Amino acid sequence: MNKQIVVALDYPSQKDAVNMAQRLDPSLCRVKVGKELFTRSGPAVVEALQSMGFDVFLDLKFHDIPNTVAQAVLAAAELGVWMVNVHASGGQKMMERTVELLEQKGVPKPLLIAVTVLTSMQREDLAGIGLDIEPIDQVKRLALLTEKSGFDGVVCSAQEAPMLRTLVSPEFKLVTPGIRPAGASADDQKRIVTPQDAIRDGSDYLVIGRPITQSEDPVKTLQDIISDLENI
Ligand SMILES: O=C(O)c1cc(=O)[nH]c(=O)n1[C@@H]1O[C@H](COP(=O)(O)O)[C@@H](O)[C@H]1O
Repeated sequence: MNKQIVVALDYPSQKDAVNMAQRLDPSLCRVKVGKELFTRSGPAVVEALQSMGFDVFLDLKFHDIPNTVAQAVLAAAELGVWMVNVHASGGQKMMERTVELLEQKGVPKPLLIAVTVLTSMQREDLAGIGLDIEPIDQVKRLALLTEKSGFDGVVCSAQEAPMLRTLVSPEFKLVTPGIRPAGASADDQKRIVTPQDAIRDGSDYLVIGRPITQSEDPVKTLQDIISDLENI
């Protein structure tokens, strides 16, 4: 089992997150701890999920000066997380300093991932922050920068996966949120793709939150998605 699904535990408390995790199976999926949960519960929630056997993606999307981001990622590595992310728009020096510090400290390295263009954004949102560019072109630019900086992969929409697969090395990880099974509500996501299409198009990991966590039967929804993926 390749464990391609990362369930986003976007909950307001450790209790809620652990309740959901208890219904999931660490041999079938991984879990993500994001800003809301971490700001409320801190490292304790990461440790609780790890003690249940889950690989944890710590999604704090760091974006700051090189030293600050490198030290924050080091703290995440020392927590033993499986994956951690920064914003690629923090730039090459920020990412290179992070890789360098982890090497100097000799800690086991999590997968280092950089967010390109958030899956909630489309062309008009980029225009609003002064970027007169299609999301796919900005994703391409930031993914190449990320690879050059020594990181392991990017967060992007699976809509951009076919394009990226022709440009980056086969080992470079494509982590794709904005996943919506056919008929599911898009919520605040804009660049959405179904689970099967995302894998067919070259995603390595699918980050899925509300379609699973707000489903009437989260475990069945997760199992249905996994069986769809096994039938590709
Ligand atoms: O880095 C992320 O995980 C992330 C990047 C991105 O571009 N879009 C995005 O939705 N995410 C996260 O992925 C999860 C998606 O959740 P749902 O929209 O509920 O499936 C949320 O926890 C987001 O914070």
